[in-house]
Amino acid sequence: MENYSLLKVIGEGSFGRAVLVRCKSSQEHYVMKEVQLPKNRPKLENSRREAILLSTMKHPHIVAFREAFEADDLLCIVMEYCSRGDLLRRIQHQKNTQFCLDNILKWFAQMCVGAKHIHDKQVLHRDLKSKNIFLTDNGTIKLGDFGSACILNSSKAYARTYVGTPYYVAPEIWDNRPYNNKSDVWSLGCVLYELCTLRHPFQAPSWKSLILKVCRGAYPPLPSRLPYELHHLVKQMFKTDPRDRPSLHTILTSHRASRLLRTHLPPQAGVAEERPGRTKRWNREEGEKVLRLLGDKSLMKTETLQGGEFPQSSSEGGEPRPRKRWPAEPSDSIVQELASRSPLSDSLTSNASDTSTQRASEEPEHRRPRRRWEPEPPEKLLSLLEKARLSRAFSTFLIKRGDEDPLVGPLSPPQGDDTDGPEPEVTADESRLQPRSDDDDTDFEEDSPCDWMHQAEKMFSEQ
Ligand SMILES: Nc1ncnc2c1ncn2[C@@H]1O[C@H](COP(=O)(O)OP(=O)(O)OP(=O)(O)O)[C@@H](O)[C@H]1O
Repeated sequence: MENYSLLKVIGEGSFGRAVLVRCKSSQEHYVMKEVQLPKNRPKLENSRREAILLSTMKHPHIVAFREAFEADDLLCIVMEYCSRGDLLRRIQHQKNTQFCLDNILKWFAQMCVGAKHIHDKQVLHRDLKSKNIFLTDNGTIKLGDFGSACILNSSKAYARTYVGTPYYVAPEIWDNRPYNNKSDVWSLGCVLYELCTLRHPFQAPSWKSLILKVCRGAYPPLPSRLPYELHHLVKQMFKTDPRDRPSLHTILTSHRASRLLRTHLPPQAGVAEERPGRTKRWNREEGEKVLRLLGDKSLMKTETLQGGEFPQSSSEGGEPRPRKRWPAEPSDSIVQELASRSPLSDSLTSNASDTSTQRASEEPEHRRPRRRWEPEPPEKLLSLLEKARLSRAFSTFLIKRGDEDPLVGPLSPPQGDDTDGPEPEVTADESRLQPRSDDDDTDFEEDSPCDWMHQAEKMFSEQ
């Protein structure tokens, strides 16, 4: 703490305050987030682990972590200061002037690359919204506040994060299904929509109709001046079944909008066009890991072959050369070894081995009983919401419920300005009635989903 001078408090989030500080030695500005440390030991340990996880997320489009330390009962996380503030403020600043297409594409492409980096590490952001996306001095996008819900590790805060900013919550969450990588995609779809229209995609006068709109994937169409690819992308990102939503990898490499997005990324962003037919490639590191594993286990038998069998191999000096051959039967050890571990997950998650709340299980996919999503309909939640006095339960800086009742979010239209348009204008997700596509692209989901339905019930009963 003594290494920094406190300049000013820049905001107060649900987890604590954010302070602009100056490093005494370098004179650089940083943001220091102060989070109240939980009293109980396991939660405390978890908070520390999450801080370590944050430190591993180094990427040009993720707010850089500088250091974390504990002072009194606070966990202080020092991070890069994004001087142009958050994207929500930037959107609000536009008033009614739409962003130009280049800006929309550039910013959205950058946030996808940042979020993909997190997903590549098998970590979910879980709270993507324009308020958590920042702009630097030179107009670069940075994803921030990642993991904050887990740092606090308070189930009440979890519920508040999801419920308190419901504009970005994917339908599966309202439907009591696990959070997965496509839930982050949904939230990014909301941010993209906001960039395109300066409005929330799902806006309603009551909680019930808001949730229904989300669960139906019903949103007012984008302005017709925007290219077809963007319309298509938004439609796909708002597919109500997460399995039908494209992953960030797909969005950046093989979606109809990919080309458009890639032209707005610098070549060093490392997003290459996908070659058709080769969607699930191992990268070099993964391949080497498998080879090492196979080598370590001496899975191949070495035997000497007769010279005539492989004439080309014996040409250097005439001596038969030992060649490695697979045994006729697959070796027991390879079968056991491959069955007992997932070579891929090791390399992907080694940096954050303790982050059980955010990471997919290391069990190999084929052995892990895939959790079946409960077919529980959102009715349970809806009746809960109907009974609850929601205005107080959900009072956060984002959700203000005025005296006259309508839900007012930061990008809600002024009262009387029903920019949502009449019902027929609303695009609903018709494809939910069609046969589903396969869910190869839904790579992972949270291990221990927060039972936030239970949390919501508890919150209401505490009112
Ligand atoms: N790295 C940063 N650079 C610049 N401003 C930041 C940075 N991180 C946070 N802020 C600003 O600090 C304020 C508080 O942020 P914080 O993340 O603590 O809470 P929040 O996002 O407002 O709320 P919540 O965390 O409950 O969603 C916000 O106005 C945010 O824009």
